[in-house]
Amino acid sequence: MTEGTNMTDNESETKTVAAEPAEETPILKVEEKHPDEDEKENGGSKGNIQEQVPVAVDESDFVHPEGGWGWVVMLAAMWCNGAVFGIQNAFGILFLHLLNEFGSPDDEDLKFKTALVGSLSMGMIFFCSPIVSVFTDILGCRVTAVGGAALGLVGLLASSFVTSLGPMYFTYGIMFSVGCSFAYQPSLVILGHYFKKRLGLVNGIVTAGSSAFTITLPFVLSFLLKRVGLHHTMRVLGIIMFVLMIAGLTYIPLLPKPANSNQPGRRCPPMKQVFNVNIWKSLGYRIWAFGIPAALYGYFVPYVHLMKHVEERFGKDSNKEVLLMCIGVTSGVGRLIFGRVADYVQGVKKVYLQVSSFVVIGLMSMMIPLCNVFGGLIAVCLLMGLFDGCFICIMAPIAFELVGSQNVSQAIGFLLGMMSVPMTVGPPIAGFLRDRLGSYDVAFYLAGIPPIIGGAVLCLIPWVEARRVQREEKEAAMQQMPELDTRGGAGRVKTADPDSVI
Ligand SMILES: N[C@@H](Cc1ccc(O)cc1)C(=O)O
Repeated sequence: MTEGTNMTDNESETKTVAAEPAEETPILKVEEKHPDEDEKENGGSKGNIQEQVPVAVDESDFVHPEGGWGWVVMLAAMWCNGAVFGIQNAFGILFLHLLNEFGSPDDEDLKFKTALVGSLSMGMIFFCSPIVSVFTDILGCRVTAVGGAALGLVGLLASSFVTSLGPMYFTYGIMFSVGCSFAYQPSLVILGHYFKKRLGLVNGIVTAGSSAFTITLPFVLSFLLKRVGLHHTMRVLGIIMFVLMIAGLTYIPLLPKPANSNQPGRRCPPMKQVFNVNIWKSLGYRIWAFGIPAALYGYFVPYVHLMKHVEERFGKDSNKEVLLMCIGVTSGVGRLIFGRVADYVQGVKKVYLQVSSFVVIGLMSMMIPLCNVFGGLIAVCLLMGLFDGCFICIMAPIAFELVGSQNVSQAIGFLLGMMSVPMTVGPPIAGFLRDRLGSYDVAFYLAGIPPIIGGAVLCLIPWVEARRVQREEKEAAMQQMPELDTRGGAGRVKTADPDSVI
């Protein structure tokens, strides 16, 4: 993720707040801390000191290896990113074969039902993400990742014996994807154990894994499906998951697990750690957490339906895999370019990059039915991929701006959970429209609308944040001039506070 990229950084920052007992690891120190100050920054308590709580040292005290075994971990995480999202992105190819093998021609809802297999699978990866964070905290990265990959492997193998759509919802739509979700998140967290200074670079390389798989897997899948059929192809995909299990074994942790998950008799972190209410205090975050999912109802539609649309428009033998390849290439390039560009865009104005991404993605989706020459579709996919890369790589930096580093992993975790709804709902609706209307045209036109609406909603964020900053500056100024209060001047300022209307 992709956005996980930066999430890694921030997850690790959050994790250093609480840690195992000091004697177990040399990178810990004991700090005097009030028990109620769990959520504050290290060393925040100066008054009533009631107990000694061991906390991990700041990241500045822990020297990240910045390489060594970390490079192996990086390659493993890259494989993970590629395996998980490469397979999802190439679902359009599987979709064609599911329609042929499991569908009966007189089923009126065939595309709706078949699309649901892929969208459920994509949605579950995001839906599980808040739960997986908790498991990663409790069990550690390695166990969670290897267990997840094993479940994903079993899900794929089970799918390879299935002969109708019904069981496929469970084996591919749930088992496989829940496994992927459990394998994926630790791969982001573990990078923060090995890298700090090079985390940007390492994240870039790791997320390129998804692009590399999206470029190659459609060709491999098409070849296999033609040669050995759907069932054996699923088993070959199982090899990718098996390698993913091995990859998970390389996640040797360096930073300690959060203290609360290690206290005797306590199996789960406290509720306030699981549901961090701080993130909701930011109006900007609330708008973001609503706007992004709203924008994504059409997001997964091309990944599922574009291949079928191309077959219908340009014939069965058209070189449709090239289109996914184009999305993969420019999405990779987009992540690199916009990752850099974002560093030059100040604060919350980064949201405008995401807004532009959504507008372009929406327009490109609407252009799909208008392309009567294949070259047009290639151009559409190149642009779509470029701005897909932008939207993804800018996610964590924006979360960081809106809620601060202490809350960022929760903020992203919750957002990913919310994203599961549009990811799951969009493609079956598009399938339903195709079933009823006989062509994909309306489905693609409609898929372009949510990103534009979502983008418009996001435009509120910089404005809301500017008012918040203004208000905070005024409050700070008032605190510095208490005498104004007694003369009533501050009162006037207060009533004129622009944020009082928000
Ligand atoms: N197509 C995206 C899928 C994705 C979307 C959003 C995410 O946060 C993560 C992944 C990719 O390949 O990376």
